[in-house]
Amino acid sequence: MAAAIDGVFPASLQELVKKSKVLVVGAGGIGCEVLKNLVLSGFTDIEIIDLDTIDLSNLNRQFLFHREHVGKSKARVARESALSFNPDAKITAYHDSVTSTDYGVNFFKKFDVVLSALDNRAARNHVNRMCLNADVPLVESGTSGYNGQVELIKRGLTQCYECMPKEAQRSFPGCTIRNTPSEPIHCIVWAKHLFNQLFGESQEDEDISPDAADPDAKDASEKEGESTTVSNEKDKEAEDTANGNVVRINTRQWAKDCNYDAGKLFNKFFNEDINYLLQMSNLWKTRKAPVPVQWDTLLPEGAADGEKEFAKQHHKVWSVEECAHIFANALKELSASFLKLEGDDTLVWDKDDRPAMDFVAACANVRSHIFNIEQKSRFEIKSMAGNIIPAIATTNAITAGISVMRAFNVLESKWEQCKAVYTRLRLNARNQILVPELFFPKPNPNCYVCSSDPAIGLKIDTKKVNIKQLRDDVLVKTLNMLNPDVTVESTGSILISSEEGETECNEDKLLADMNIVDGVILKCDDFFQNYELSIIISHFDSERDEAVFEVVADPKQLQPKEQDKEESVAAPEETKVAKKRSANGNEVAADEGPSTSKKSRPTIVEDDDDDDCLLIEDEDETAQEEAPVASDKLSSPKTATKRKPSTDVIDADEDITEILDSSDEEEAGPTKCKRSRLDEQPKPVEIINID
Ligand SMILES: Nc1ncnc2c1ncn2[C@@H]1O[C@H](COP(=O)(O)OP(=O)(O)OP(=O)(O)O)[C@@H](O)[C@H]1O
Ligand SMILES: [Zn+2]
Repeated sequence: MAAAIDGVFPASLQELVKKSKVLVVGAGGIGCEVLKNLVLSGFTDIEIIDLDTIDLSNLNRQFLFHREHVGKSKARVARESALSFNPDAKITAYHDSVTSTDYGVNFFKKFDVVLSALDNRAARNHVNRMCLNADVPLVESGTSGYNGQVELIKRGLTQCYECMPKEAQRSFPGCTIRNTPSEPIHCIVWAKHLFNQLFGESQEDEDISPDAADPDAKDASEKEGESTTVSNEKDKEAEDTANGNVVRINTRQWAKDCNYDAGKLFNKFFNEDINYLLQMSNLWKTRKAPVPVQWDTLLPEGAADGEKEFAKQHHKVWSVEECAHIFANALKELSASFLKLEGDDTLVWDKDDRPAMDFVAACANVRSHIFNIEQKSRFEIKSMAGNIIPAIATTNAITAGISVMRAFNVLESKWEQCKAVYTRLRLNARNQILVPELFFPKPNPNCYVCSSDPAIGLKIDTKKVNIKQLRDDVLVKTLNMLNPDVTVESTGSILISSEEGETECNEDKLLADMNIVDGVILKCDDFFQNYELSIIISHFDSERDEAVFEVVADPKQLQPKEQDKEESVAAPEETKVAKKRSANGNEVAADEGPSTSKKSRPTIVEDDDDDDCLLIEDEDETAQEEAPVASDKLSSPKTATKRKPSTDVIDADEDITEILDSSDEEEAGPTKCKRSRLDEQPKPVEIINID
């Protein structure tokens, strides 16, 4: 091993390497390379954690894994393979999520340095917080195609992973997805929602049925009178019934009751629902009306049975008949897997799961056909649905190499040499492919994670969001807390408790009804992450299909209203809050009360991974489409079941080449990242990625 060979490393570094304990988080494309490099450099005390199993599609770039390992734990197999380089090394493997409470601050404190090689924002945020708390230097790395990045995160010295706000996610209004798709991505998102409605963790805002409350469906005169119509409960009920809510709520049960009869389901989604949409005639005054399709005319009885050759042709655009056939077969497999699950367990959509991907590709294309939208091959749909930027083994290897060199610098406390490094495809004006940062960006004093008194502003529709949504959607999904306690700053009353059985009774109450209104400050405390955060509430009345909340990282951006400005001059902070609360509280009581209208958040293109592509404009590459950036929704291991990886033969789309030529790169169109400027130093810490 390098550390044992005199002359390779200075003696002092050799010693440091031998006695250091390091943690590798993630055993994917970068993680495998990092582990191999660590072992070959002479590290002998390594722990590695990864929650996933090896997929066939990993083999082209994750060289610690081979065909016989498919389906096995990545962390364990990586350990076994790495041990073959140095059987004397002590490597501990955890097949687990790093966000599990088994790996708390004390676990992190054991290490001299942590090397993170993750693929999603939620896990990165968590590791960032843990390392800040444990005061352990973190070498954070990511790649996206040909772009790579390695940066050091060290408490007090550098920016943390969450110091700078991340790029907003591209989202689509719910009405577009449900009623008026006009691009292939709209149909793909709809198909992923359909998968979740039938088999996955179904979200209320992922409804796939026609939405009769679409403002576009109303006449201008109706639109004017909208507010009175909505507040009229009777009308609302009628509207709910008319727009199919009753059926919608029971889609999963209905499908089960039908024994997942392919014809019945197909006709419901692609004929009856489309006919329903056609009745909303205003929608089609300026748009081309959809044309429903009928199962029997596409697939006469029995025609759906058996595997067909075209199902394996992933670069071909399937005909609508072929899609119907694939729909039927995928439905059969998915429903069989779903029925085997216990309790509330659900399937998790995974681009690498053949039937799950087949289902989405087929449904998306049938819907595209109906709406006269260009249909796509399964390969293209997989790329868009998974928001995949092809992983390049070489970029991973370079990035992992830099990561481990940064770990050396950390051990030697050579902080000045730990500036971020960016890997680029082409030489910049300084003839660099590896572009180092010129300086350490200073920690953001307003960072809601690493500043001394972290606070954020939260613009939220307090009349529509309930306490459960505040916890699940804002605190957990958006702010990546695990199990927060929340108190109201001015009164000290507990709004959300991490202890079971204490505050469940609050869950269905709207924020406004709990007097969580404009100006209220909430104190959140995530004990496990050792993370405290103040949230300053700013109420707004959300429009239909507008997001019902928005996190504003810098609270100064929240402009108080005119009347509040006067108060804030006159009164100290606490009085101001109390005054605003009572004023707004009364207003709410006298107002129309809790809204029952079903407003949902806009749909976000989602994927489990590869999602937090934060991009720097590249002036040299103008024609690139923006990637549909997705949320980093990690499925909960407790309630969601990842289907076993398929053991199919490697097909064309799994065979992502190690190095793509430029034409391949262009084809990656909608899933591509904009690259950073090649002729300049990169902007400080703007990309934070990905493999
Ligand atoms: N919370 C987590 N805890 C532990 N490991 C995680 C967590 N989240 C993601 N990972 C792991 O991080 C690794 C990232 O590696 P990589 O980006 O190469 O992903 P991949 O799933 O192997 O490949 P791809 O997404 O391209 O198919 C994955 O192995 C993934 O399982
Ligand atoms: Zn920070």
